[in-house]
Amino acid sequence: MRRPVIAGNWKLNNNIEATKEFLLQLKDKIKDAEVDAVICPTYTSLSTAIELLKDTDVKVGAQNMHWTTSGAYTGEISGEMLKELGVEYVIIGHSERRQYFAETDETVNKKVLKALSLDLIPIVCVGESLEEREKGLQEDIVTNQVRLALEGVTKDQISKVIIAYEPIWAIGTGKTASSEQAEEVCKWIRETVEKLYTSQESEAIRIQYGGSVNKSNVKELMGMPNIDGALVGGASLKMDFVDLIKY
Ligand SMILES: O=C(CO)COP(=O)(O)O
Repeated sequence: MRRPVIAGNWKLNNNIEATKEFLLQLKDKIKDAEVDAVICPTYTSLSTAIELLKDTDVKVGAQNMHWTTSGAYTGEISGEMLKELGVEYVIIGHSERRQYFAETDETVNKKVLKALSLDLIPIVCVGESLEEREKGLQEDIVTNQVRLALEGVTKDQISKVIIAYEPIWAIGTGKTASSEQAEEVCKWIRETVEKLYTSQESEAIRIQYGGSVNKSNVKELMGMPNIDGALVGGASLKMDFVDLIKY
């Protein structure tokens, strides 16, 4: 049985003060969650989040990292620096990073390999644009992104990876993929993992859906056989996140 993983991607929201206020409230409401719950705040709020959540089951993730340890990379943060803080998860290749910050399948792959080498759990984001879906290209686009992201990931490492299917047209738009649409792509992702490894690895890997997940659609999405969690943007900024964790 795969344990569901619900992660909140706060994107560029919540300063330290707002992080404190939110997590102090959240903390009391999330005891005995039956899922792995993760909050991914901005870099500047990571320490605050780790400190506040240290006696809870909620883990903390970063939203990005660089693939080298140190060097002349102005503005970047390394995986080692995240580890030093106590971060356990890291989102890699979010579509907003691919779109606005020139993230490519190649840099995604480098980051995934680096995260795994440090024992950080990578949440690898894949997903097609509206234009690509309208042309019926979603299977090719997504399976290709998965293949490239996992290049060089060993059989022993693959079960630590989480893949998040986030169709770009469903992010922040209020337009969720139907649970059938989400399931179809998550199934293709699992089949791709099976082709790259074996059925044992594909059965073990956790695949999330992301894109306008909220408390009214989470249960149905999570009921689909190949969906093992959610990567949540907007709804993770509200106390509704508690309902998502306890769907
Ligand atoms: O991008 C997302 C999570 O990474 C999804 O964002 P929304 O839940 O706001 O659509």
